[in-house]
Amino acid sequence: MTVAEHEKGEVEIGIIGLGDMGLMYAKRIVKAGWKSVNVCDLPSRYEQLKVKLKDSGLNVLRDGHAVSRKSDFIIYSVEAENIDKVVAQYGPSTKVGSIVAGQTSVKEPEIRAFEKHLPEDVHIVSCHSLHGPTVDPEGQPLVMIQHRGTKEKFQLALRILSCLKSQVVVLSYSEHDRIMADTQAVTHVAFLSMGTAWKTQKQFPWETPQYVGGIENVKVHMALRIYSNKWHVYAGIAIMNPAAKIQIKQYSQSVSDLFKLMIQEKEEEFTARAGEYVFGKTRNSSREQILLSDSILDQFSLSSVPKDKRKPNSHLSLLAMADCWHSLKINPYEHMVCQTPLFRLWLGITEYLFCNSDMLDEAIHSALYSKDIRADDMEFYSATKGWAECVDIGNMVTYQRRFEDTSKFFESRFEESKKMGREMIRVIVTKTHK
Ligand SMILES: NC(=O)C1=CN([C@@H]2O[C@H](COP(=O)(O)OP(=O)(O)OC[C@H]3O[C@@H](n4cnc5c(N)ncnc54)[C@H](OP(=O)(O)O)[C@@H]3O)[C@@H](O)[C@H]2O)C=CC1
Ligand SMILES: O=C(O)C(=O)Cc1ccc(O)cc1
Repeated sequence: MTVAEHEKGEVEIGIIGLGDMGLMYAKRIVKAGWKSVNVCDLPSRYEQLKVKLKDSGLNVLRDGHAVSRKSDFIIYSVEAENIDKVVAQYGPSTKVGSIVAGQTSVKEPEIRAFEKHLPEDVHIVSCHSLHGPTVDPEGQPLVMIQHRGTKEKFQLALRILSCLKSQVVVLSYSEHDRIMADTQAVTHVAFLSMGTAWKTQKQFPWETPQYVGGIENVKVHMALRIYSNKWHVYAGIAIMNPAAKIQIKQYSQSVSDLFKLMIQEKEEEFTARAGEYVFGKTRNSSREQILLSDSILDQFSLSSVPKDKRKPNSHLSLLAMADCWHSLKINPYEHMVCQTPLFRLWLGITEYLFCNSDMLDEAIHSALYSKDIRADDMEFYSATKGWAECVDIGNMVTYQRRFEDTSKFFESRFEESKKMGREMIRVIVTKTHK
């Protein structure tokens, strides 16, 4: 027996929270040959899970106490909102000398909960896979945080999670949260706002000539992808990460500033604000470009409107993104090591607009002079204000209400859009530069 095989037989792995991410991890760890993988969800789900997972190779236990007492590497994969409560409950049962990790998308509350509730004699090494449960983890970023613990324990955690074949990025928890605020949080607010604006207008974008083809397909599928997922993931990212509030506030301010210039038709000022910082001076530098292609993106359409019937779009959401990056002096390319699929697509379509001068001129012209698009932009402006305010106040229930309200409107197309969105992500990950 090799040393690696011996280790896989000896070390017990635990997962608390068997939702989408917890189950994806558990299955991959078992598949990689680790012999004891102890899992649980809420005690109320114990009987049902035992039946559902009887042939999975997973060791289903009643609760987090049972998992914590037996396991040498424990991952909490619960809602960010619940992390403090769950660690308070099961943390004191953690086995002496074991390693504790979390999968929540925001690390400050998670680390705070670990420091507060875990015994002194356990190690804290956390993780975060920067993709959803249906994306192949191979090659995707996996953030690893060696917070409190020896090098040996950190190496063990890395060996266990190497079964994901992800690209490991080692960060501190505060670096993680700052980068995630710059990448994920603001991206989600832009897509959420598009959804809210479409819903408010009772308009399916695929029936509208402004949202046909190319980069419009990214807007539609990624907005629907978010709305078809669980609200708590996005609420946690936006509300529980203090750095995210600053980003989101600025994004909403940029939308507001640009919208005011648009309705006043202040062409010179409006044009001057559009994108020099991110895509101008650095355009010829050696930074990696995403290089989306219109022909790739055209394949993914829900629309029956022919492309030659499309009308120009102002792309206020993208112009404002560049303006926001400029205002906060953020170079989004510096965060590419921590890209999520959505952030990659978001930066990709913003780059696409700013690096195609004809398209940019057309967008600026329609932003200033097309009355057709003005109603949409007005709703988009209101939607970003609403989302930014909701995040600033920090009320999870209001977030949930806003989210589910819009989600219902799009429900009938989730199935179809999800398939295309998944394929779109697969294609952009393999066909564009990495
Ligand atoms: N979905 C995604 O794309 C990603 C999510 N994440 C993060 O991973 C974490 C999990 O997300 P995800 O799997 O999507 O969400 P899910 O809602 O699918 O999973 C969370 C699970 O934790 C369970 N749970 C809650 N309290 C307890 C408890 N006391 N004991 C045991 N189980 C409990 C929940 O049970 P119940 O539902 O019955 O309440 C649920 O099954 C979140 O923090 C999220 O931010 C990270 C990367 C990507
Ligand atoms: O790509 C995105 O931004 C997603 O929406 C998927 C996602 C959600 C939560 C995470 O913590 C990481 C990735």
